Amino acid sequence: MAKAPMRVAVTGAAGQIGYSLLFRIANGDMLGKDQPVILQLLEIPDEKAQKALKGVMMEIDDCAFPLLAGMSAHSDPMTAFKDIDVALLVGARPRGPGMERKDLLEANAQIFTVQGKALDAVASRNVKVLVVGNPANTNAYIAMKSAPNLPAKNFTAMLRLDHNRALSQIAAKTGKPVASIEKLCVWGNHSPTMYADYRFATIDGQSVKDMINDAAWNKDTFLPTVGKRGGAIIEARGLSSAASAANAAIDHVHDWVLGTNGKWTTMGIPSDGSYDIPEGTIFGFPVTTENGEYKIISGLAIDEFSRERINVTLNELLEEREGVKHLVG
Ligand SMILES: NC(=O)c1ccc[n+]([C@@H]2O[C@H](COP(=O)([O-])OP(=O)(O)OC[C@H]3O[C@@H](n4cnc5c(N)ncnc54)[C@H](O)[C@@H]3O)[C@@H](O)[C@H]2O)c1
Ligand SMILES: O=C(O)C[C@H](O)C(=O)O
Repeated sequence: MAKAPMRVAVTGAAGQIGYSLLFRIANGDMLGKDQPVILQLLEIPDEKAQKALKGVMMEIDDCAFPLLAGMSAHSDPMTAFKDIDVALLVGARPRGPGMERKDLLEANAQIFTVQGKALDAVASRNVKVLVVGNPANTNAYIAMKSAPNLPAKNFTAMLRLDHNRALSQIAAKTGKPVASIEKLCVWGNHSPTMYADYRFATIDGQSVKDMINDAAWNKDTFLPTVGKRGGAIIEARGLSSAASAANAAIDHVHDWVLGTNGKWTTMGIPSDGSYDIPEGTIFGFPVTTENGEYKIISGLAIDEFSRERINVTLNELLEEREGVKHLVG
């Protein structure tokens, strides 16, 4: 029997990331090749944005996706989020050259109080929320706090792009395929302070740390390359990453819904107090997923260097949280 369609809301649907994301969702890349979807697309109530959204929807129509069971355009989150199973909160201002992600805090924070409240009011009680719009961790925190009637665990932030960037750097360094790398993770904030950690990673059962055996490369090349990759792309393209961000969003939700079969991935999730990260902080953790639930990998040894790095990214998040205190009550 055919599966019932899942309702997926995407905000900022006429933006750069939206343009790389919607077609792949409708093609079954995110929820599975046997899972029909209904797209509920939100853009700002602005004539130009709504017109651009209509244009994107015309193109989606023209793909005649067999899994697309419906599609609607919205300018109000209260209708866009009605009964949704998945929310991809992309719509927010991106940073330009010379800006840091926290510079976006003021500009974007308000969006996530409004959208958190709308999710609280009208989304499925099991809605899975992924915040992509920057600063993603703090925006996810704001949305979570603005939706007190939804389980906090439903709110996540995207660190998968950082995870994928780290995978690709390690593949290049070791000369091994990306698919052979396991047990990699990225701790903390989606910002240059994030801590990409390959101490536990393996390739064909062998320790990646031993294979690389170069602490200076880790500190001086790997961590800055992964941490500053978003900025490097803005510098090169004049625009922030879009197709790779959309790809990471697809990976994140795919794995959350369909499971990782015991493999590690990274998700920004509300801390349960693990690794001394204060409860409720939206933090990148190593997780596995099964039956639509994620689980933090527990019991990992945190050495002095790692604790320092984790504290730096945690402190930045706590500062960001302080900056939006007035919005979350
Ligand atoms: N977490 C990550 O890894 C990651 C990666 C790349 C980009 N981003 C972030 O994703 C966001 C979107 O990037 P983009 O390149 O698609 O930007 P963009 O400017 O091309 O598109 C953003 C779209 O969002 C819309 N929008 C703004 N406010 C909205 C609201 N309240 N409701 C609905 N739609 C709204 C805008 O009209 C625009 O069409 C940015 O904040 C960017 O920094 C995050
Ligand atoms: O860095 C940015 O501002 C965009 C995005 O978060 C990225 O990591 O590419």
